[in-house]
Amino acid sequence: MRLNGEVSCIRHEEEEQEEEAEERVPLTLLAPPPSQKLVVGYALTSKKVKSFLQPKLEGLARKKGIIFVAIDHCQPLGNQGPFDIVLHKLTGKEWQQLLEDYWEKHPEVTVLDPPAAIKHLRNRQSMLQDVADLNLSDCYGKVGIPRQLIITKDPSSIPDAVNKAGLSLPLVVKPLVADGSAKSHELSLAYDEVSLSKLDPPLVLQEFVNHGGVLFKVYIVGETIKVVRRFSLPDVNKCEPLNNTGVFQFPRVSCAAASADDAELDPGVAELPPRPLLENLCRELRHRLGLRLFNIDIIREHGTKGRFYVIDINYFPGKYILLILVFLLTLAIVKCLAMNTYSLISSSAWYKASSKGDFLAVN
Ligand SMILES: O=P(O)(O)O[C@@H]1[C@@H](O)[C@H](OP(=O)(O)O)[C@@H](OP(=O)(O)O)[C@@H](O)[C@H]1OP(=O)(O)O
Ligand SMILES: Nc1ncnc2c1ncn2[C@@H]1O[C@H](COP(=O)(O)OP(=O)(O)O)[C@@H](O)[C@H]1O
Ligand SMILES: [Mg+2]
Ligand SMILES: [Mg+2]
Repeated sequence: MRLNGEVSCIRHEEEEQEEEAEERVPLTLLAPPPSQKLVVGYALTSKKVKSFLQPKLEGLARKKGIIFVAIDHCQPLGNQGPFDIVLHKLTGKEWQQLLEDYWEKHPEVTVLDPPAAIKHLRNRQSMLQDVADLNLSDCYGKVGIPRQLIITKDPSSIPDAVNKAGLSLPLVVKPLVADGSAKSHELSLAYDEVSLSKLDPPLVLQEFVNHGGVLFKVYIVGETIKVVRRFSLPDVNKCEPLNNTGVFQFPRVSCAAASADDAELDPGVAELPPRPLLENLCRELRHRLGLRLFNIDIIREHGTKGRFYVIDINYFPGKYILLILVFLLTLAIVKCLAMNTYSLISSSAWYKASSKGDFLAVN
């Protein structure tokens, strides 16, 4: 289903997801009356339009009464639309201001998601703050964040600061800003103190947590969660860090081509995080972050059963777009119900199907 020329195995993976979602979603139950249209205005980068708004998705949406309309993000939104939902993933103060002005005048419009809530994820420090504050611990496990230090200036002071904070090497070096730019994804691993003074702040220095080379991507779409495995960085030998020196750039290891769902893995590494723990975490984060479309990258400390670390949170990620479509459909139906235009029979059938969890099951 992907159109942006990525390797065929990714296309294959997406097609499988699509079929899987189509099997699970009783889409016939989800059709609002044809007269009722839901207008989704979208403001997305061209990259995101390509990956999200594929013709097949648009066609399916149209059949269900959802129309996608491009927003001119340089013009006031009040002169465009009207929209029922605004779906967006754009950075830039001007856009944020336009959207906020529009929302103030049209609070009835569903904005996915509020700009202020998304902004919270554009800084790798504030991004993880809610996970740290939550300090989740129950009988299924414990979820925290790796020990980390924020460096905003003066690289020469880094070795001292790292010592004072008691962080152990190696450290994952991440740009503080996570704005979706290629630069914001340029991460590296620093093995020795001397090299730390050559880094280029603003940065987050995070302790490397061995996790058996597998990370879990948890996609949250409204109330639904979907978990997949991805290959990640291999473990490092922390007993002999001096065997390695310097700073090593590493590529975007969490990219789509590196699915680990079908790989033969050590069961202790491959086992998905316990579902009740994830449900608890996602429910809390949904409320605390005020977001409905996001994903978290979570790792299990190698050798432990239930010690988890959230290392990254992303807004409106590229996968599971059918989940997003179904979410938009639920919003359409809720709107129809509110307007009393949806028949009781079809709504009760839909609610029965959704509450039974017939579709979009977490696995
Ligand atoms: O940062 P990650 O973990 O690689 O997740 C990315 C990320 O959310 C990325 O957004 P951006 O940071 O480039 O804005 C998503 O790209 P799109 O918005 O173009 O879809 C990726 O889809 C995310 O990867 P994944 O879907 O694997 O979580
Ligand atoms: N603290 C950490 N310990 C071990 N590996 C990490 C840590 N932080 C990041 N990684 C690895 O680096 C990858 C990219 O880091 P991440 O914070 O997710 O940045 P991005 O936003 O670019 O995806 C992760 O998918 C994981 O493989
Ligand atoms: Mg990530
Ligand atoms: Mg990220």
